Amino acid sequence: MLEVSNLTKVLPNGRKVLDGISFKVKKGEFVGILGPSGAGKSLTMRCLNGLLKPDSGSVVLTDDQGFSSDICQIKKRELRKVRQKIGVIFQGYHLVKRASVLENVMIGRLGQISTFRSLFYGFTDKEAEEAVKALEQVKMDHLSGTTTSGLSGGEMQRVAIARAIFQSPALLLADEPISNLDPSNAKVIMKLIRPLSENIPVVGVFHQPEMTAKYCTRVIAIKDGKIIYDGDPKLTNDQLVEIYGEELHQMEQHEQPILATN
Ligand SMILES: Nc1ncnc2c1ncn2[C@@H]1O[C@H](COP(=O)(O)OP(=O)(O)OP(=O)(O)O)[C@@H](O)[C@H]1O
Repeated sequence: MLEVSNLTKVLPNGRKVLDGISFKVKKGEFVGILGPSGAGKSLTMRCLNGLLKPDSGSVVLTDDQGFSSDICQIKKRELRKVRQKIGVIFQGYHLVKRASVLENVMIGRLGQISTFRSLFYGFTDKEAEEAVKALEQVKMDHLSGTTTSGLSGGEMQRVAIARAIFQSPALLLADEPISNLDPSNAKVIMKLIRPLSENIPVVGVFHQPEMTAKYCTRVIAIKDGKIIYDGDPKLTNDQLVEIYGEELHQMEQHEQPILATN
């Protein structure tokens, strides 16, 4: 369970960029965060994985094994441990280009093994098998020995998802995971992410309301640092206009149709 309470962040110039952000995400939920440019989506995500300390508020992560931690309160050393429980998929994939697909997956657990073992990618046969299974899950096992530099964007994101699966996280964060992909690859990635939420909470930032409507179980919209919508992923035209305002028309020109035509 992820419990975000009253996150507040004020810039030195006095502007409140996060203003009382609160929500809970349970296992079984795939929450898509939407909002116009500069709304506070990335700042919220950075608070969720401990990269940004809010001025006030808490981010409590608990798992089925009894682990519980407020990410906003802990010291750096503990934060490093807690972040091993948080899988992250990025817009830019964050893969090691010269390493093989399989090695990239194994990197997901480097923080969990001793420094000595990690120096030599010292994984056991069982761990290697698990990494291959993660690649099978995203249909990338046939490329496990190749370097990632020649892969397409969709393939790189599939490897990044396998890395997160292998990490066995208690929470998965997806930071604009489909922003660099064409619609058909974006669908593949959403279809791979969605079932992961059966075991852990999944939270992602998206710019594609048509995708969150189809694949997320819930949508949260942030505007001016506040949550202005939290509920059904299928948004009405009026709701989209309220969330995006002027920006909606720019999005319409670049993305698939968002507003219903009837
Ligand atoms: N380090 C910073 N210094 C000053 N202002 C910042 C800083 N980081 C973020 N902001 C401001 O805070 C607001 C929220 O930023 P954030 O990156 O969360 O927006 P966003 O919703 O992710 O937007 P986008 O969709 O364009 O990425 C923006 O107005 C941004 O300019």
